[in-house]
Amino acid sequence: MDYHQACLALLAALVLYLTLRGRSAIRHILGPPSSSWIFGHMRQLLLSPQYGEHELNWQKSYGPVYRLKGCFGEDRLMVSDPVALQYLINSPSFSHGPVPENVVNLLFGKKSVLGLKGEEHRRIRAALNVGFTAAAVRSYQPVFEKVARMITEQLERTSASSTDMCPLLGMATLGAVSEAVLGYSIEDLGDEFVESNTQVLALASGGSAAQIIVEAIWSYLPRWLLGAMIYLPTPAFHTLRQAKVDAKRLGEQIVRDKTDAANQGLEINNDVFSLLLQDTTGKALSSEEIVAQTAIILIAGQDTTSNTVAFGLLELAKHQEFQDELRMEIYSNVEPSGPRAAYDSMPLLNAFIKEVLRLYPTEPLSDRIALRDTVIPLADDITTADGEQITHIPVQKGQIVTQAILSYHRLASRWGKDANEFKPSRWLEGTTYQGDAVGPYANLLSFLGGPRTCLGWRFALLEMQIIICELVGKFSIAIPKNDPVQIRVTSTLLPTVSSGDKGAPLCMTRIL
Ligand code: HEM
Repeated sequence: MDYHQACLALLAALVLYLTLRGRSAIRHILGPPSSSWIFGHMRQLLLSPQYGEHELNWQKSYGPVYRLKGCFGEDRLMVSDPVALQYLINSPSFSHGPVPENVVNLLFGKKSVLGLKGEEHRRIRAALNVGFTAAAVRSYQPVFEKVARMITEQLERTSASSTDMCPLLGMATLGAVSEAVLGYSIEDLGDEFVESNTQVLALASGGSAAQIIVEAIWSYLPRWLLGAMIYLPTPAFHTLRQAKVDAKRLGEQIVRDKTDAANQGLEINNDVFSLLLQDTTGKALSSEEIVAQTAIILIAGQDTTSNTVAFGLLELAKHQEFQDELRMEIYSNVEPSGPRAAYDSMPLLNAFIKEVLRLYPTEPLSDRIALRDTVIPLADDITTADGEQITHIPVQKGQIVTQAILSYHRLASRWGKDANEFKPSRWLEGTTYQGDAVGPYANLLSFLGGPRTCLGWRFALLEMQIIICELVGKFSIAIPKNDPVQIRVTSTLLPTVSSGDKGAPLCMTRIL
């Protein structure tokens, strides 16, 4: 049997299996009709040029829990109901969906904190936390100030009328994680490493109908076969293999350098890896376990933060009056080369950051799979296709449930009737929901929540506060006339220009 016959036989077996599989337990949950058995609603959900246009309409028509069609007739549950989300993020009955889990393993290896599960995950996470407490994060302030100044210096070197802020912000956030977490400056990483890192992030920005189908087929393949895919001779897998090797080599080099320095009695730094190597609390990680976190922390801390800041700058460019008010607040709190500002007590700055995190959650959709039969509780009753009122949804083992984070962030019941608008003042007027906490920050799920809460959320907040103060304090920000920015979803939410490529072109005019 040649390669093509083998692929056809695999596809035929998959179609037969999918056609004969049992009826789903959520078939009576209402949802939009689908006209494609192959794609279901996935193309509308993931490839729409303006992200959210379908999702938010479905939420309006069917409420915060509805059924969507995945590829090959699969039933998926879309959930933005706060009680259901709270259950999903905390319940051991759910884990990362098969595709994200496989991508994590391919990219970061099975020993990264994101790839680990259960007790191993808890142990590694607890140890890593030493570098992400409020006190530890405060000590990284000089690093964040340095990378923020780096952006200003780069902007000063350009004479173009508009600048794509994405690469500048991306380098700054890479510099921040590199220095605060690894204790290496971006120059120490070397051009080759930075280039390979950029290529990996570019892969994550892809998105096509073919990718949707490939990922759907992936989810039915056995794990051993998925694990072997990294050895496929394609350019994308070559980039991934190389990035994994580079990150491991870098991690080993750093651990070796720090161990040698400690043995020679040299001064110990306060970066995360140094803290981990000095840990004497009994939770200490082995050198191998520390090295295994290099790739995940570098990647997790980079585009997440830089894209959020890019979305924020775009909103400021569209809201000049708010931009001016924020600048005034910055001038009365942050003096250039003066004493450190109390960033947390700047009301407009923090309302602005919350509003940007709400409207632009980096991970707008987060799939989970039910590990066993279970029942998902709801905040409000829903009516099924049979006319029954239900307060809980029973799901079967293997059910894919999508945590619809962006939709949750637009619920009128939580954020107000104008939830689709950019309106930082909602955080100052007390009109946002004040009850049970869903995520770690402001009831938002941008950093997710529960045992998988973003480890770097405090890190990201201080870093964003500092970068925004630097840029808004020194530059007036405006939208260029001819390149409107759109939002596209891939594995993360991206600002894109009309060609569909990632980009946030802005006119940045020096004012101070
Ligand atoms: C605005 C910036 C950021 C956002 C919106 C964000 C968002 C998230 C989200 C949604 C997750 C959960 C992923 C999942 O399980 O599906 C996550 C996990 C994680 N994030 Fe962040 N992140 C940000 C910045 C950072 C930074 C700066 C770092 C480190 C320096 C970081 C490190 C991590 C790590 C290590 C995990 C895995 C945690 C675990 O599985 O236990 N993140 N982040």
